[in-house]
Amino acid sequence: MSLGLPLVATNGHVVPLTTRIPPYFLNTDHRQRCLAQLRSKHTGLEKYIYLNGLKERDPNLFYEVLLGNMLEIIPILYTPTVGDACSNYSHIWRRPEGLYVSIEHKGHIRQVLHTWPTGLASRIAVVTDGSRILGLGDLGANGLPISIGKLDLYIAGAGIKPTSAVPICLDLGTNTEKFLEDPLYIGVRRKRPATAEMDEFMKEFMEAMKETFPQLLVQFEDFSTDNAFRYLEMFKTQYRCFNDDIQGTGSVVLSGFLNSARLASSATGTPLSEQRILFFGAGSAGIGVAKQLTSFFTLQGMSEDEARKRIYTVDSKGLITADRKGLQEHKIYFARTDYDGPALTSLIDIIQYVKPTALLGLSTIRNAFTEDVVRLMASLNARPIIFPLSNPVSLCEVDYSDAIKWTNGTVIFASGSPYKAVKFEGKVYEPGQGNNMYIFPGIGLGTILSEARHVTDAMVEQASIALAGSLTDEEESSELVYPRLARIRDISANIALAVIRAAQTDNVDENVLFRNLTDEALLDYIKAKQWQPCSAHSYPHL
Ligand SMILES: O=C([O-])CC(=O)C(=O)O
Ligand SMILES: [Mg+2]
Repeated sequence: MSLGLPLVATNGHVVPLTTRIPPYFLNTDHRQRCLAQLRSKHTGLEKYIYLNGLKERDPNLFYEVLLGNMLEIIPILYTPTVGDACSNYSHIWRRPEGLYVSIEHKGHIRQVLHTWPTGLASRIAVVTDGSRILGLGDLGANGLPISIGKLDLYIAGAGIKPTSAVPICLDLGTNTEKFLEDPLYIGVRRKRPATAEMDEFMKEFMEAMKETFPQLLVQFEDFSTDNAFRYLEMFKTQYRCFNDDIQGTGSVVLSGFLNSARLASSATGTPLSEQRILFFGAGSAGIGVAKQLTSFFTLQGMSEDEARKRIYTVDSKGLITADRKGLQEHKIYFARTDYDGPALTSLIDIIQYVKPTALLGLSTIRNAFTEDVVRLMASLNARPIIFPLSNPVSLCEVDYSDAIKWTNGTVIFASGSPYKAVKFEGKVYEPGQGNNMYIFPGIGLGTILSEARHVTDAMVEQASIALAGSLTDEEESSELVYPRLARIRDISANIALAVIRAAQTDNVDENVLFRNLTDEALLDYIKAKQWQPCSAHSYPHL
């Protein structure tokens, strides 16, 4: 917004010749005013509504405030508060904030996409069908804020232009009765379609996306597990797309695991090849992470079979074994063939059998890592690796302060949602946040700049390795497993560089000009391309 006002200067101050702007408004600090307004709100949801209103009024100011206060604001726009925004979206709805494509648009999807105002300038779409928002289940058309929140991170964290970002919610119905009965519910009032109808819709949607936005990358977000895997398989070599919950989460957790394993092994000497990793939760994120880990292990020289043997998976029925009847497709690969005793159902019994070096939670079961579980992990390992990754915080498997207390501070910890530092027996401990927010902005930036036709497995893997290697000396000596969030722009640029190089190796890059640049020159180019918010654009006289 440009006021475009005539100005006079008095005593070094700028005063607009208008009665609608208070005389000294332009001489005050708008960022401080926004922060004060934000902090005056009492609930997370009120803060969320305030921030999204600010974004609408003045995007430059909004992103400046966000970039200067990431630790305070990201947990509002993103996990965990975005979960409340989704749960209540039909009730807090204020204005159009994204693109809805409805099951009722089937046969006309291209026309719907054409209504998006920034058309060909679009570079990145985050697409959800609302069927598994965080760990909150099927929220139907209320899922849009998750796409908006992810794109805020693309813009703030990777420097993608706001006009390149397209938040999309596919409105395909919901199986959650409560919404169907709510007179304010904003989605179509029907149950979700059967697989064949949904597949037809998704094929038309992806084809229409490619035609309408030829330069665009699609990030699939929070689809129910079976669909997440199916559409990734169906589309990953046909379109420029990836799945954040499978690949993004896989990549970010591999990265944190590598740094954790290094820390643990400096105490115990356990090499990577002897790690035993127990996954509590075998949905899209759990299996996505397990696959990323095993693929990395094979890169390190292990055979596929040896790599797979490092992994144990647990679902609601207990340790997943190959002899179990009716196993879902995505669980078969990691089902154990070397256990034939009675079914192991309690987590304590499973830990006693597996003796894991690392326990990863992707179950959405609050407090599943009880005191007994955590203490048992600590009795088995000098430095137990415990990652309760379920989102939002209300579904996290164990709180950070408990994990610190029950392990006497020995735990190496990363959660999906943010926790504050904890003081225990005089020492301050900082948690890691193993959230895909560290990785998808860089994967997206690298894919967009290299104009990669597809997102290959190597691109995702190299992103993870680049993130793991991005800790500063200070972060390493503070035993962090992820870098500090305030550095996300630099980290995203480094990840983007690794992603571009992997795209070149895999020969999927269409922008071949980068092939001739040194790493240093390419990194400079990436950083120069990052969009910078500047609220002076809103008030050009300052
Ligand atoms: O959004 C987040 O915080 C991480 C994520 O993808 C999920 O939990 O589905
Ligand atoms: Mg997600």
